[in-house]
Amino acid sequence: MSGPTHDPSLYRERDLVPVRRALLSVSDKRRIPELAAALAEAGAEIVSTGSTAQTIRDAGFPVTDVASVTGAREMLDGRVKTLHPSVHAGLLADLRLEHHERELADLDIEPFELVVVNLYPFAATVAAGASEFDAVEQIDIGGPAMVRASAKNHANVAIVVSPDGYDDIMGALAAGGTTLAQRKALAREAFRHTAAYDVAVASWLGSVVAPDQAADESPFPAWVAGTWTKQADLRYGENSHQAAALFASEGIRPGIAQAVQLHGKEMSYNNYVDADAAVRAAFDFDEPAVAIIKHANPCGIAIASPGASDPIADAHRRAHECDPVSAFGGVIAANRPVTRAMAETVAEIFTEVLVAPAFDAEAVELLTAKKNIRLLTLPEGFAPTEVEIRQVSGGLLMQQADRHFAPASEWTLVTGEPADAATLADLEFAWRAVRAVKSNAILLASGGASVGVGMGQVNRVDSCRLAVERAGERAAGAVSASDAFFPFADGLQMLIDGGVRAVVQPGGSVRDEEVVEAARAAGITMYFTGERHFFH
Ligand SMILES: NC(=O)c1ncn([C@@H]2O[C@H](COP(=O)(O)O)[C@@H](O)[C@H]2O)c1NC=O
Repeated sequence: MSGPTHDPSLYRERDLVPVRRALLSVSDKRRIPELAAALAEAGAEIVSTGSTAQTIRDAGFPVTDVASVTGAREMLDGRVKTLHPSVHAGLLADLRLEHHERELADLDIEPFELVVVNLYPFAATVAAGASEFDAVEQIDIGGPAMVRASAKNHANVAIVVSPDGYDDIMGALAAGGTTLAQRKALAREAFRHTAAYDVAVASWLGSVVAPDQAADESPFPAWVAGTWTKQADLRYGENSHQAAALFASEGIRPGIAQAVQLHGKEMSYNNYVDADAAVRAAFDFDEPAVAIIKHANPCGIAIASPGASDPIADAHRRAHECDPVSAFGGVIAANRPVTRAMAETVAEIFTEVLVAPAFDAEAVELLTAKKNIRLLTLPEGFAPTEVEIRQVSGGLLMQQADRHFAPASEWTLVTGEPADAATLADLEFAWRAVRAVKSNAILLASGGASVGVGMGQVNRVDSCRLAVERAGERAAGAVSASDAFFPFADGLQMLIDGGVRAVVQPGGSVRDEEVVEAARAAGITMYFTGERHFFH
């Protein structure tokens, strides 16, 4: 280990540190004049870089150019401006140590007590679609070096990395300086900030500039990282004895974690899980669609009937009709703005959460009268997840989300009459809807709405039984989708006995012949898709 050995007797106490000299170098110039005014008021000297110095000067406050501290002009298009011992010794000197103080004085270097730096907006530049050249130029080097140096030296220096921290620091200036506790908290924020910055740069390099392998070898990089910021402590987790919290990352597409709550009680852990499943199901459809979720499974899912006067209200009414008993206390997602007509029907049913891209004003007025419902609008830029991540003990599993969908035109008719257009549309609906259902999944549908769902069973026969039972009389004449092949004819036979007239399934069982024979004997239509939609 290099560096001094820790001899406590050499360290003088430093709690309150008055700010005599501050270094300001910011990309985001918001509130800089205000901060400069507070520093001038506190009698602190301000040292600053290029355009930050100009902003301070323009605001009428005295400022020392960093070049006059380093004795060197900005070099190489600004790649080197603060990277100099005269700056970094002033940031890193530990003035609790007498010999650091002496060395600094010998070198004629002044220490800094406050550093205000925010970095080149690398992530925003990349998100805006910048070229590789521009993105590289937005990788801040001098800024993170100052942030890290000051954060390491929090015993002596306060580091502020965001305009959000200016109020606190101005408060500290007015109070005569920063306390050790304040500087430690600022150092924690500073290292989090540079860590997130490095993750953004490293992730971009690994995915865009220099992927670890060709995309056809693996779409996943050899290294992944993320930084997650707590959005909320939740009341509890899945059960009341489990603590829980919601975290979000700036590095991924906005989703349910960024949804804005318009009304209702605090979202619970289970509400988030179900709202996510509901959104996943509803946004799988291009048509106006509604999914009603209970315990991560749809108890109703429907698209609007062609020509419906209020399509989203129609989709909701039909989704609800699938299983009104289970829909009690459900979590609903709509993939279109919620209209007054939809709100009217939702208001009649006890609903935990309703999430949608937007709400008509009249719908909000109507629903906010209900105390128990939570209303969420999806964030701007919301789009269904592309990559799914799941924790397993000791690691993570990652997979591309199940977005690929084989349309009816790619299916193979294996027995029965070719379906007419309406039946084919129903089969396509069922084939899409079934992938929102936990495996083993069987979904019966009629007219673009589920009428019976068998979900999450450990054998397919039970899923078939459940779906038919739930559909009741509606099973007769319905179509059905099975998320994976029928391993035996027994499950299919239950659908046939219930009156199902057409089935879509992946095929691929060693007993396909037996299964197709049962369908043939019953005179029903069966299509193979050639791909399955397991969902666990
Ligand atoms: N190269 C350096 O020595 C250096 N020192 C500070 N910066 C950054 O330059 C920006 C401020 O520059 P200006 O005051 O000229 O707008 C800040 O975002 C700061 O993080 C630098 N730029 C990039 O590395």
